[in-house]
Amino acid sequence: STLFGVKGQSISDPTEIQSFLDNFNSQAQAVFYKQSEVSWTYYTNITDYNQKLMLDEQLMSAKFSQEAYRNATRFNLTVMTQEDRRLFIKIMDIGTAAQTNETKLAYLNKVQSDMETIYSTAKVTMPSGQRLPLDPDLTQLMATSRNYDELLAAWLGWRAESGGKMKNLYAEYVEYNNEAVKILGHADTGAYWRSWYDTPTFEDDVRALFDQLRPLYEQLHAYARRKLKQIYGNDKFPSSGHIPAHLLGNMWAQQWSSLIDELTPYKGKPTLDVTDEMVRQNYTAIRIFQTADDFFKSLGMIPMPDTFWDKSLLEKPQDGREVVCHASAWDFYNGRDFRIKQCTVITAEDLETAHHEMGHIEYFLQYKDQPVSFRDGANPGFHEAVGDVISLSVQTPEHMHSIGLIPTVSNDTESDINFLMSMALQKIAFLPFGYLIDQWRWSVFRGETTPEKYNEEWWNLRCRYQGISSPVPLTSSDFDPGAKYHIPAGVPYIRYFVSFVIQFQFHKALCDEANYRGPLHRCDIYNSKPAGTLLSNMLKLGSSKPWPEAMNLLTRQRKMDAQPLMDYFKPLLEYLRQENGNDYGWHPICPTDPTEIQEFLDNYSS
Ligand SMILES: C[C@H](N[C@H](C(=O)O)[C@@H]1CCCN1C(=O)[C@@H](N)CC(=O)O)C(=O)N1CCC[C@H]1C(=O)O
Ligand SMILES: [Zn+2]
Repeated sequence: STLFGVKGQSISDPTEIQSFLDNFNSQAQAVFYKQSEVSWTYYTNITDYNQKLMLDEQLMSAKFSQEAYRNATRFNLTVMTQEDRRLFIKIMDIGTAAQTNETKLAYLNKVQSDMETIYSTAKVTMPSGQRLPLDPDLTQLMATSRNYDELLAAWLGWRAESGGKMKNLYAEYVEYNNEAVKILGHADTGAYWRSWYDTPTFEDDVRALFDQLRPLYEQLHAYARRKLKQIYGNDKFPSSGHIPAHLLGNMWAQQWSSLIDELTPYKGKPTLDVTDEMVRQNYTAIRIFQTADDFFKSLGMIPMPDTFWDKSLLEKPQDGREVVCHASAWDFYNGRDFRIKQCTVITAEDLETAHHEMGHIEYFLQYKDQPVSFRDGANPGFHEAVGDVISLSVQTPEHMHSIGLIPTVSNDTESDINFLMSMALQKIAFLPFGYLIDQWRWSVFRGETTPEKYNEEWWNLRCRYQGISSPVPLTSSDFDPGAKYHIPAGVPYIRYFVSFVIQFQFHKALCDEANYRGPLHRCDIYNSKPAGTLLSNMLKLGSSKPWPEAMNLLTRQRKMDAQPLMDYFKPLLEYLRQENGNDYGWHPICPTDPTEIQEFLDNYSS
């Protein structure tokens, strides 16, 4: 059987159109609710039995989507209202569920789930003999150890136990995923994912944004490299200018906040890392989420409902259950049930993650009365930006002081630079990482990067854009992309790069609405009802309007624009330029043998 079936007559009758949409909406809520519940059961208790229940449900849900697609194609879209046409187009955007060959679809879903299970249950046997999971142990080790060899053992072990175990599975996932989306007419999976931005120049737009922001990153990279050389010794650093990938305080070197104490420009000021104070005040996971909830309430936005507090999983279970610890936010599509799953630890980083996840829940709540097909972000980047925008206010020294997590607020120039540095380690460090993941995946889905080149191309991008290199020679059996959750989980990533740009546009717009007058990086919109109303009005749209309209409603202009981010960090860029002088940059090619690097050195130092 094929998806398209017989081409029915094209229905134009408005009553029939409306009853189809009403029917779909109520059926879809029931089907998606069931799928969410069964998935939740698996994600919070990884067993073969629960995986089978989830995979069976995914096939049921796919059949529902195929049926909805077939029925939707019988309608004449040209006579509809713009809104109804938009709904039909989204109802027909069924993704891999277009695969009507049940054996192939079942296999694709199984491979995807098996890769995510490998990632979520992987453990590393350390030299001490201890077997450590990523959450919380290896994450904590990468953040706190300053021992080169210990960090290397954790980093090597994690790659081997995660990515190293799924290389062949990934190649099959790519093949089956591409075959499924081609049925809908997409060129490949990357083209399908980019179609959600509904912007023909999207790839060029994000490249232009990345090129605009590279100088900021280059300066931060040079500064961090110099400080890390003082800690680990120059001999640990390749003369190509790259930073070894395991020294940045994070398993993927994607954010460097754990290095704040070593990288703070002006010592002797109160620390900006609130982790110790949170522990001293006996913060609990619940209190972390109440702090986030309190901020949304202060803006007059929608508080977390009772079901959220009853049904979320906010700490790693201690009963021996295996869970997917990677934090996530869940919409159960019944307008009442919304949950977060997070193996929360008491750190500044998890306070930030809690705001990120709660931002998703707030978006779910704001658009819960939209038709199901409009219960999405204006584009995926919008969904990633909501929590982070709130967190930009929360992390200001003023706000951290007001909630008792830092003793004093000193806003002399030096303290200001220290604060901007702490924010840059979170936001600027991330930019090349947020950009390169889907550069790699898009090239894989296009067939430009074949399985034997997976790992080499991954490191080409890491060396070129992130300026970090592997501390050990690469082998073609490695599959380092698999060491990052979103690759085995099949979750697109460019959304985070988009978010890290637009969240500063949103922050500026909300600070203006709150009548804040000072420098953007010290703005705290806490308690501003006007800011809360403006944000809510944009969130309520869901995906019912093209994202430029949502952008316009909030920021009074229609584009992604890196200027607010550049303005936010302007004082820091000046400081870094002074500090670094000519000592910045790296060879775009990964370090290999010394000779090749020597010629770079000759040119580079001249
Ligand atoms: C920690 C965070 N977990 C994701 C997120 O919250 O986006 C989870 C897992 C994948 C999707 N997801 C969801 O919750 C979705 N259901 C949200 C939605 O509904 O769209 C995450 O992965 N982050 C945060 C910063 C950068 C990135 C990282 O850690 O690399
Ligand atoms: Zn997110």
